[in-house]
Amino acid sequence: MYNQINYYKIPRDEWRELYQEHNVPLSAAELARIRSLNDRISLEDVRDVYAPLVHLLGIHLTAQRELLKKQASFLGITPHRVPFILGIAGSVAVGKSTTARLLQTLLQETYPDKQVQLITTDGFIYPNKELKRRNILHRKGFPESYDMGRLLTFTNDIKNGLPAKAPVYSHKSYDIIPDQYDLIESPDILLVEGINVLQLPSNQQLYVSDFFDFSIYVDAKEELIREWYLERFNMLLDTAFKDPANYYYPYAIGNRSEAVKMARHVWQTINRPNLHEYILPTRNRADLVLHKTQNHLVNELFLRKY
Ligand SMILES: Nc1ncnc2c1ncn2[C@@H]1O[C@H](COP(=O)(O)OP(=O)(O)OP(=O)(O)O)[C@@H](O)[C@H]1O
Ligand SMILES: CC(C)(CO)[C@@H](O)C(=O)NCCC(=O)O
Repeated sequence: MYNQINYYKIPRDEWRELYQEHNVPLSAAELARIRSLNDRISLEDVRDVYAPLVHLLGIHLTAQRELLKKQASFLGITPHRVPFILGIAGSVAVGKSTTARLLQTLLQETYPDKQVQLITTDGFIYPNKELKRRNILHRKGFPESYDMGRLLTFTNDIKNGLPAKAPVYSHKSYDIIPDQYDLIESPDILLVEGINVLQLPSNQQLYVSDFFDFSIYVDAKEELIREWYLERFNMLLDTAFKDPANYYYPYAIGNRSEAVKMARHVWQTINRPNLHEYILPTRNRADLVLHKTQNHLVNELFLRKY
């Protein structure tokens, strides 16, 4: 598949056995919350893949706190509370936001006393007006379409315990929502999800991932991701026809096969090249690669050895 020297390749069957308590049944309320994220999420995946993953994240969380405590004691200072940041990368439509929301729910259930928050880097894409001004509207999602300086400042502020505002992107309006922000205020755990979280921003000295305590790359064969992209496009059209303000409204009320043809073209000319040129090359930087097959089922995991 790719150079695995740095990774343990762990088939799903082995992975589920690594955490002996995987049979612990989730409560009805937990299941209902998970179902509400996406009614097609496989609960087997939750038990076999995500429960052990939350356990592994718990190990990293404890290790991070121990290290900070020991370093503070070395310096003779009181340890600061430093948020644990988890990055989630992967292609457009591979399922990053679904994975991130699922992990947020599971981490919150596991650590009820901790504040677990989530942002997506979609909010750091320049508004369409600015993309047009720069003549890069057709490059949405490519590195130059993000205000990476702003994303770095945001992550730096969070790590330093300062409140920070994340702008919000809407798939429905296909644009940044003006004057709307997610306020992130001293979380214990912050999940940062986006196609670009493992990229080195141009004109910057820092990776956003320098602030991460753990990172996950959600992976799948391109043909499957394209299918998921087109499925999501059809779902967007199914809801868009009721709302003339929706970006997809004209496509929703028009000829469906023409609309799907357009989506295929967008995949072929924008999201596919972005995947090959800028997203896939960051896979080797992740601490864990979550590999999915048909129906989003996870079949293999690659865990970084060191
Ligand atoms: N585990 C899963 N089970 C079932 N369906 C899923 C799962 N993960 C994602 N999907 C579906 O796949 C499609 C893409 O998922 P999602 O929107 O989470 O992707 P994404 O990587 O966040 O995309 P983008 O970068 O464009 O925001 C959606 O239609 C979503 O409902
Ligand atoms: C917002 C991003 C870049 C990432 O989520 C993506 O969903 C997107 O809009 N890509 C641009 C091409 C398109 O799919 O319309």
